[in-house]
Amino acid sequence: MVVGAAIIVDGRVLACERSAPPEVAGRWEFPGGKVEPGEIETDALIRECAEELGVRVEIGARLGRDVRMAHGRSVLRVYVARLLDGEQPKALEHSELRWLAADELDSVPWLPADVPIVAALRPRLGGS
Ligand SMILES: Nc1nc2c([nH]c(=O)n2[C@H]2C[C@H](O)[C@@H](COP(=O)(O)OP(=O)(O)OP(=O)(O)O)O2)c(=O)[nH]1
Repeated sequence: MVVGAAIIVDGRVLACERSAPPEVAGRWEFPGGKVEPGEIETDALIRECAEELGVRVEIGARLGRDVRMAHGRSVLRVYVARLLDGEQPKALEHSELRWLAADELDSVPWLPADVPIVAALRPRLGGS
């Protein structure tokens, strides 16, 4: 299971550009990663947001559906997340971070598994 966080602030979502590995570098994603054995999904997301962005987050509802990834061995599940007061994400592992409004969601090349989840996100950001 791979979990991702759709961090939303003022109608914009945080999109993150992968720096590695080469096959996916330059593609955009939600911050997150693999759930470790024995870990619960929301704890994995809190850990990954701290590691990748240096921020503390509160995890909310599921967003969109589970998406089976390439080889079919793993599944991507995304949750809405909120930054705790005063937290500012930093690109500790990504090459770039951008806050995207509904009409900017298509301006970056998302990883393929993220596309249906981004579609589910659009109305939540105030887009049609
Ligand atoms: N974090 C994240 N990974 C995604 C998304 N969409 C998507 O296809 N993936 C894929 C890319 C990777 O193959 C896999 C997640 O791997 P990762 O490298 O981020 O996970 P991790 O931090 O636990 O990695 P590692 O410690 O094993 O290196 O899921 C997404 O929105 N967020």
